[in-house]
Amino acid sequence: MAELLRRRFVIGYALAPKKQQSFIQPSLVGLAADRGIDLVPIDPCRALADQGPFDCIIHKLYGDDWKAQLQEFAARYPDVPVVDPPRAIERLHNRISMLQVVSELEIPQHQETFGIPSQVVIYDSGALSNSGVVGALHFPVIAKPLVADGSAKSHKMSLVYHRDGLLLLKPPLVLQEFVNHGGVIFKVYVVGDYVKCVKRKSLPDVSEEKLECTEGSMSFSQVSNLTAQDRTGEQYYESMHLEEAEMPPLSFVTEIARGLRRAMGLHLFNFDVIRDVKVGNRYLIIDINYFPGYAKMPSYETVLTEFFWNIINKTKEEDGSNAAPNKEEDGSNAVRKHVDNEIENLAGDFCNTVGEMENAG
Ligand SMILES: Nc1ncnc2c1ncn2[C@@H]1O[C@H](COP(=O)(O)OP(=O)(O)OP(=O)(O)O)[C@@H](O)[C@H]1O
Ligand SMILES: O=P(O)(O)O[C@H]1[C@H](O)[C@@H](O)[C@H](OP(=O)(O)O)[C@@H](OP(=O)(O)O)[C@H]1O
Ligand SMILES: [Mg+2]
Ligand SMILES: [Mg+2]
Repeated sequence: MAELLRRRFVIGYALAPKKQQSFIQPSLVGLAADRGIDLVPIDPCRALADQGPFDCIIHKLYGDDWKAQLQEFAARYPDVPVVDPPRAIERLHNRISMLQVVSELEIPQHQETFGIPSQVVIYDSGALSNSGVVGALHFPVIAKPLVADGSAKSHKMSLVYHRDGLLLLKPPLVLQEFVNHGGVIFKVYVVGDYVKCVKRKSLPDVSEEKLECTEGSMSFSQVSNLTAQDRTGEQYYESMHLEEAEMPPLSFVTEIARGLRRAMGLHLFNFDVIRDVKVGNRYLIIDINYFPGYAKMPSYETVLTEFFWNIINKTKEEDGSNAAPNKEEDGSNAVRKHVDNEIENLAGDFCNTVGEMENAG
């Protein structure tokens, strides 16, 4: 035990500069260091397998080069856990496969129910004027880029009031029915087994009167990330009392979070939930994000440090031993094998799903 307490561990992180700036705060680095965990940046321009040694890797980078780097690293260091596996993260880069997993969850629904809004995927402009494709949608709808790859473009959305407002849109995109939800969104942060739900401001409801007298569409981007300053002059937000909005039951969001975590094989994500004003106990999941802005979560330093500690020391829990892990056969081996098995199962389902979607489109 004494040896375990003395040993230092290294978590390598590979993050885009903006994410690095927001996530790697001195408060996190300091707290992790106090627990014997050093957070060390990975240089994405150098071969990953030549860097380290690492006890665990966390990452949020996109592209085939990075995937190849991780593959090479995993081949050379099969015992070092990579949080999370790129194949599992990829499902969140497409707004259809992202939400498909919600529909597959088998969670008993009692007082509160959940689902996703009605939506269709549009691959070409012709489909925008095709009644067979968009005819069943209720307006307004939100047009979202199909790809969610972290680019500014992938967050550019339009609230479209009527069918003719669709014609200028640029596919590929998802048209998702807009659901009135009282202007409040719930963001549920997941860090391994830890779940935290917070409230944020969202788009205001659209009344029948407004719908009748409004033409075209309205563009917006990352509404829930806007600061108070960005919003000055918007009466809606000034008159809205976010603090008064009732939270969804914690047991309910926790169950969904656990279900999603298991089904996706991911440890680090958040999801956005809205409550349908028409059916007060109906919740809709509209977005799932990999490695979100954890620094916005209360006490993120403690939560993340605990998570790192658990990942590194998983062996003790899994084999019941108290032995200090060593480089050759440490806890990460078991974690990695467990995660890999989960992901193998998922990967098959995911490939089938994407194949079906592409055929359908
Ligand atoms: N179906 C919907 N009904 C009502 N409002 C919605 C719906 N979908 C999205 N919104 C609103 O639009 C915002 C952006 O949508 P979404 O979360 O899908 O985009 P995003 O760019 O992926 O967001 P994030 O910054 O969380 O990644 C939501 O926070 C919410 O305010
Ligand atoms: O950079 P991309 O891949 O687009 O991901 C974003 C997510 O889509 C957002 O959900 C994150 O903000 P929230 O943590 O407020 O959801 C946002 O967090 P950030 O404020 O740290 O940038 C990003 O993680
Ligand atoms: Mg969102
Ligand atoms: Mg998102």
